[in-house]
Amino acid sequence: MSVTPMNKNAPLIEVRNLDLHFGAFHALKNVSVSFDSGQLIGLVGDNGAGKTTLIKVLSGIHKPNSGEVYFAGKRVKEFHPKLAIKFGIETIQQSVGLCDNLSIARNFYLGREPVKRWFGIPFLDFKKMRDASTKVIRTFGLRENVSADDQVEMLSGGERQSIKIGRAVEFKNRVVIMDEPTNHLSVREREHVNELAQQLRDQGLLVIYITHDIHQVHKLADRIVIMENGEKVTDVAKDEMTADELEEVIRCGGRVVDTSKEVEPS
Ligand SMILES: Nc1ncnc2c1ncn2[C@@H]1O[C@H](COP(=O)(O)OP(=O)(O)OP(=O)(O)O)[C@@H](O)[C@H]1O
Repeated sequence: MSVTPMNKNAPLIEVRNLDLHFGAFHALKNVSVSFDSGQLIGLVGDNGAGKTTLIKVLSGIHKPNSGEVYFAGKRVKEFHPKLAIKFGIETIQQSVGLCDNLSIARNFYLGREPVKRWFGIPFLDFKKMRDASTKVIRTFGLRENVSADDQVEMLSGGERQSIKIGRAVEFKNRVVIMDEPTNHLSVREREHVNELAQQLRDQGLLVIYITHDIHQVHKLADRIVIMENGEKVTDVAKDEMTADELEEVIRCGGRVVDTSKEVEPS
């Protein structure tokens, strides 16, 4: 479900001075960042940098201790997953989001099952579910012999990701957050998922792509945001820095190293 834009000139998502504590642990430190539609953002950083915590705030799972969050210019006051879904934010994670023992068609509409009425009595609209998911199976290049009635457990990792991405498109989401979407995928499947991420961006969605692999995301992204130890340490257009330079930033814990001043050992 999508929501009518509230302020067309405002960034699609903006956070200002976000702080979040888990008990004594300071997980997000004064994070400010904004994201626009039609961008593919690489959100990168080492383990524990705060990437997932940040997107959990945007998905309404964590409430920040202080700071402000705006969706299309409107301040978010309550943090609840339903609110994020209403705004059109879909998070795609490797390990969650699909029920193995249900068909592809049922998974496609999970939590949004269409209903038709016969003499006022509601029934699940299996035909609608089957037709829409068959379209996605074909559009997103799943194997020819896969059918909408097959259980999800028979799909490969890449095909599962395709179903989740197709769902995000079908339900007209505005934001797709992909958390390590290519972990454990084959080279070909990885390429396929990355192509889909770019297609979403080309259709005008905001794609936030979380990964450890700066080289992979540098090829796809328009912008790279690096987090380190709960802080945003770098926020650059892709063309401003090479993947090697950004890797160096991550290796040095967020400090930009001025290599021009390095002296050759004598
Ligand atoms: N619910 C929680 N309770 C306590 N600490 C948490 C909780 N969630 C995350 N943390 C801590 O917050 C820090 C940031 O975690 P987060 O998952 O955001 O990192 P990340 O950048 O996504 O790392 P990774 O790439 O390893 O997933 C970590 O030190 C983590 O242990």
